[in-house]
Amino acid sequence: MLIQFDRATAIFDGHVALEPLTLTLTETRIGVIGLNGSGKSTFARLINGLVKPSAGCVTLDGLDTARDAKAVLALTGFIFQNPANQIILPVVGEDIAMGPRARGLKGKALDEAVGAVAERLGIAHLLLRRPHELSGGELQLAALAAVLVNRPKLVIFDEPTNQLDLKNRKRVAATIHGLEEQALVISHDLELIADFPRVLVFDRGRLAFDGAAEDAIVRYREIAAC
Ligand SMILES: Nc1ncnc2c1ncn2[C@@H]1O[C@H](COP(=O)(O)OP(=O)(O)OP(=O)(O)O)[C@@H](O)[C@H]1O
Repeated sequence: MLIQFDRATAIFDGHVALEPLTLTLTETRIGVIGLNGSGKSTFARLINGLVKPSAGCVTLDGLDTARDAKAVLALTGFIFQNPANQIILPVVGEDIAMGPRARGLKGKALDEAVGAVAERLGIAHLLLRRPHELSGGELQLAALAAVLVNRPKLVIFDEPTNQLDLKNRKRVAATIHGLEEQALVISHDLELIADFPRVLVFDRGRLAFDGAAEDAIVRYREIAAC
């Protein structure tokens, strides 16, 4: 999908969270790194329309995130920092079914859609479980299933391996690497984005670097050392 920022900026109560930004993204894997408060989440939320630009515009395949908000939301899925807050129904399978059910799917077709996405992510055995019974890694995958079942073109992950142990981190990382959908990943886990073709580094609300992962990590380390 073609993601375009045209002098888009985000200002909250007079504080500039993101300075005017113009850029085009088409890569299937896009990493976003930077120190706390540098504007990464704001940047990601501008893409799916959760934050509307204070000036300028953001478009996805030509759809304006402010004007065409509903269509933009249908194109994108967002996995928040704490996926436990994202799973709202008491049973995992019911939560995954919520999106397709709202679109009118029912009966066998609904069960098949839920079953297929659960199989794809290796969590079919968790469908009858309650979210509080899941590990952090399983929660990430359940939240991802509830997003993928809606067939987004782009999935945005906000620090998906935060708080995961090494085993779950590897499992979630392998899942992200294997996705057929386009993925934009905000992460402090540099290993996760180390082979991404494009990585953006934010520093105090400004895009400080835009390029290959290896060079982006060098730039990020420089910023962190200041
Ligand atoms: N809705 C909001 N209202 C007011 N200020 C906000 C809002 N969202 C973000 N900010 C501010 O904008 C700045 C950038 O925040 P943002 O969450 O985008 O940073 P981040 O790089 O994602 O940080 P972290 O790594 O800690 O998650 C911060 O100073 C933050 O306090």
